[in-house]
Amino acid sequence: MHGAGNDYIYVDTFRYPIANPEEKAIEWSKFHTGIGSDGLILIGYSNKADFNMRIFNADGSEAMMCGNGSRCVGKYVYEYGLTEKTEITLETLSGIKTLKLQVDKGIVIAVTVDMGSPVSTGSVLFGDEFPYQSTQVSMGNPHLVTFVEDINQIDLPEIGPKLEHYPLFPDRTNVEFAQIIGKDKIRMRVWERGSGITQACGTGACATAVAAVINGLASRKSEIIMDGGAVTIEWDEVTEHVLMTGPATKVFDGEITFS
Ligand SMILES: N[C@H](CCC[C@H](N)C(=O)O)C(=O)O
Repeated sequence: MHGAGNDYIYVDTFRYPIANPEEKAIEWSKFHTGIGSDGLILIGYSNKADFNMRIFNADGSEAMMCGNGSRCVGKYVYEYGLTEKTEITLETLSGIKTLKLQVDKGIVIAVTVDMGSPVSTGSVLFGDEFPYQSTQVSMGNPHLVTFVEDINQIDLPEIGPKLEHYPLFPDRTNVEFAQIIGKDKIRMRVWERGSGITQACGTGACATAVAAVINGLASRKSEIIMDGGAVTIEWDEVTEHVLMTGPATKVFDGEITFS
């Protein structure tokens, strides 16, 4: 399944428990020798919410949250009959998220996720090393958002890993470059921690929208346009919660035999 092109392998661990998800995420995410994806997402039991979600990047590292993945989990559990509810709670390592499914003739066509409040924000100056003034935003997972005049000038494969592994970020960071292309319209590209360039990043879109408000570049509701598609983000003024609305798409079901 994918959310705006950010594709993961989804496993229902009620039926297929995975003992070593870190290794399987690495093995199955490979394009030529595996299935090919940005990582692995496990859907499972929770004693605190309707379901539990764990997300592993393509390098096997486990992340606190995955915005695009959470929308696809909502689609999965509804369409595969694990629930009949269209408002679902999902336990993640960054807390319990609430999903509202938009269903049309039994198919989930979009999902709104309450991503909670930004955990922290901050400004980063790199001095002579990089000509950037960036904004750090944690959505449970770390993001570094840099607004530029022309996003097409950014060599993401070159600068992405340098910033991901920058010493200032002991847990590494997801890296977003963004350009304001209209009123409350933001073009964003992402180098993800643990996966590299992806077509979209849900938590990264939230971080970008929050950073745009903090820097006075957009209002509290904006559209984030990424390589693989767009999501709408609303940072509620009263609750401070960030609401993300976007698509969730199934590509195929498959079977893989493994030891
Ligand atoms: N690479 C991220 C996890 C996936 C987040 C992203 N795919 C999303 O949709 O939020 C991290 O290590 O924090």
